[in-house]
Amino acid sequence: MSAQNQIRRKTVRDIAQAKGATPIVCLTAYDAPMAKMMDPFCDLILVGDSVGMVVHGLDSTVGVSMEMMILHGQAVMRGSSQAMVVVDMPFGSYETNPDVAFLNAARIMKETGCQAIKIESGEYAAGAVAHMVERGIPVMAHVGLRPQAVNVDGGFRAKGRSDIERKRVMAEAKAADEAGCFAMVVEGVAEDLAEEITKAVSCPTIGIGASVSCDGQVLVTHDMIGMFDWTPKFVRRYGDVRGEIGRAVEAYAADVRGRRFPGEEETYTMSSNGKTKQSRIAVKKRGG
Ligand SMILES: Nc1nc(=O)c2c([nH]1)NC[C@@H]1CN(c3ccc(C(=O)N[C@@H](CCC(=O)O)C(=O)O)cc3)CN21
Ligand SMILES: CC(C)C(=O)C(=O)O
Ligand SMILES: [Mg+2]
Repeated sequence: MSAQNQIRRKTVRDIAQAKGATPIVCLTAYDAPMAKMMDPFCDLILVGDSVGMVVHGLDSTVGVSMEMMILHGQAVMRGSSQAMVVVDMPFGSYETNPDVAFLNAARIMKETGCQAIKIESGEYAAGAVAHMVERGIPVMAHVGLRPQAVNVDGGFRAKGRSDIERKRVMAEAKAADEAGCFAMVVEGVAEDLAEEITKAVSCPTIGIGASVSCDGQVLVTHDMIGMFDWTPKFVRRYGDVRGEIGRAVEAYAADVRGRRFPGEEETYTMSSNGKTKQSRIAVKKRGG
């Protein structure tokens, strides 16, 4: 097998080449079975630190740890096979200086096998982006609304509603692009700013609440399948998984309380030849 063939997943090159050509499809995943279901349809799977909110019940992503990101990253890698997998670096793991960022990013890559990491990149982070890319770590940037800055902003607030803010977001985007990020998430900005950024940078922009003008889209999967109770305005619901789970659990509870579950077909019984009823059914189905 040639070295080329060993790279079976989509790579940074596939993502980069999509700019201005084909919209990039990205969603979040946090566990193996979800990753497996999503993998055939996604170019890129993001193990987002949103896991802290949608899976662990935190109010924000600030409390997410390296250990959480690594465990979820490992699970997503096991469940996926063709999408590129990117893991979010948690708050506090990359901001101190480029060396700390590199060490933590390298740990995430070694322990999960993911192909790249993502950091919420204020203009200050350009040094860390360049430092990591030069040393072999592909970096996805994340500009605009940066959820890890929720305590500075006083909430999750869309960006670019004032002139100063627009300039700041554009500066963040250009700094990360020039530092060598292979793609960037643009979150929570108005369409004209998203369009300006997409035109100004050489890497693909992947929008969330950032209009159709970006080179790709990402959503938190739990939001778009209807599995999370609170969702921002930019989410479109493609499913009602919460309703589905609620209906299933309600029906199960009613069956248990009414002694309708388990039924005969879900019960093991000892037969005269020592075989269970279940195993006889299994043999019959196999044509034995
Ligand atoms: N489940 C989930 N989905 C997400 O999309 C998501 C997370 N979690 N966690 C991290 C961030 C936070 N996100 C959000 C959340 C809310 C708004 C929002 O509704 N902003 C309003 C104002 C809200 C306010 O004033 O409090 C806005 O108009 O900017 C935007 C992005 C996106 N990210
Ligand atoms: C929604 C995306 C961009 C994210 O950063 C996350 O899920 O944590
Ligand atoms: Mg994130």
